[in-house]
Amino acid sequence: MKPRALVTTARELLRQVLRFELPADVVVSRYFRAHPQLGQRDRHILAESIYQVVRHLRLYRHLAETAGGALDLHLLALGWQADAQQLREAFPAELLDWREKVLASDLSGLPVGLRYSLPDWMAQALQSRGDLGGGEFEALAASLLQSAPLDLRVNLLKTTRDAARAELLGLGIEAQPMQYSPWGLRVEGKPALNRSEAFIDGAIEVQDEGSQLLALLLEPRRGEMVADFCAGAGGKTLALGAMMRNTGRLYAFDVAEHRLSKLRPRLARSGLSNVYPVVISHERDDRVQRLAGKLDRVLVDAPCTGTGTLRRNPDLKWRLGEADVPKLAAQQASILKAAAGLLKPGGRLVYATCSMFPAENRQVVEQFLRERPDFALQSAGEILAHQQITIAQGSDGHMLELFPHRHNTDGFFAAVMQRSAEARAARPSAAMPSKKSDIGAP
Ligand SMILES: C[S@@+](CC[C@H](N)C(=O)[O-])C[C@H]1O[C@@H](n2cnc3c(N)ncnc32)[C@H](O)[C@@H]1O
Repeated sequence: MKPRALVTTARELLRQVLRFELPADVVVSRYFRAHPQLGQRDRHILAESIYQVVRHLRLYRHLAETAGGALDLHLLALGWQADAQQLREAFPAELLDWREKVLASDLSGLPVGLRYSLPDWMAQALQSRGDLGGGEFEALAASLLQSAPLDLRVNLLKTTRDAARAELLGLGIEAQPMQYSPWGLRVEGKPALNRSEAFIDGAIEVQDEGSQLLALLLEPRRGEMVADFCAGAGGKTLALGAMMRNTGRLYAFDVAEHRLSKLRPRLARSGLSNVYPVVISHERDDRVQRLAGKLDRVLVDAPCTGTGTLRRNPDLKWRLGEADVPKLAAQQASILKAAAGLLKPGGRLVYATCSMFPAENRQVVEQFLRERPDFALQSAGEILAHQQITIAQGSDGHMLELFPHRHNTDGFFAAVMQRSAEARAARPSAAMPSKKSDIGAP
């Protein structure tokens, strides 16, 4: 498509994305499906440019509004992701002069929320954490404006990391072993992998390195009874099933049928037959309660603000409001309480989110531990160290915290808790679930 025509297409797509009625990736992929004539290169320029505008939206709006004229055209001129020649052909010369001037201007005097395109409430919530001082908040805010790397998990049931790496290299795709995850490969650039044999055969799956580490924290063993309580499309379920060497039973619960249905083709590719996807109506569903006290390990990858994934989903920051945080925290507490009821005495519970807000993380865990004295916090750092994984600046006490600017992973939080082996004898406290079956008491 001619560069000017591509800009016209981009304006139409940007208008749809900026309504923020649906996630940006959903809007973009629907648009591409509805416009099959768009070539691979045009799709790439469109998607990258739209995402760049969404990432920097607050700053770009501020700059564009001071320029006057068509706002969307100015936003796109600022965010356009193409080579110099394409850029020259795409926009009028005076717009490009303006672009060059404002992008080179000194923005350091602008308030941080504006400079790093964060809503003020979000910037304040991160700044008020207290452990991101000494310029670290700005390093984090800047890292959230980058695009995330393409991370893969190698399915050790099908191949080895070295063999998968060599296979990718044969396709001209460079991938490096990850710093932390023993199964991880980080790919150079963003090649389309879903038509590669390695992907079709289930030898590789796309999964952020931080997400892989959460499976390692649960450490499920062969033959165990395990649940991935909020399995979604099953990124972590697949890693857990492979750790169990396709033995035992792994329940994949979720309330969203459409998410769980995305797990099925991934399961078919992975070769796993130990996974049982179960759609539940809510966390206290009978299908959950039937398993009370029977499981060895439970992962709760709770629904959250997703602020740790802003590099991948920059539209989230414009779709979330401050009031979402306490609402999610209440939901997280309820899910954690119900999921804990599944564990046998001595069983392991991992509570995780991809949020960077303590209200969804540490505070949920601390409240839970106050209500359930039969659970004790374990050191996430030690559990990983036993698996030869050391993460500098990765812990908040016993809890794990990963940040894009420190670890080049998505932002993740995880707490590992163990139910006391003597839990059967423990008297339920007033805050514990009242039904015996909820806590697996005999
Ligand atoms: C952070 S996502 C999970 C991502 C997934 N574990 C992965 O690795 O791809 C949280 C999930 O929790 C699910 N969820 C929300 N409320 C729930 C509930 N009450 N019980 C179980 N799952 C729930 C959502 O549908 C969503 O799929």
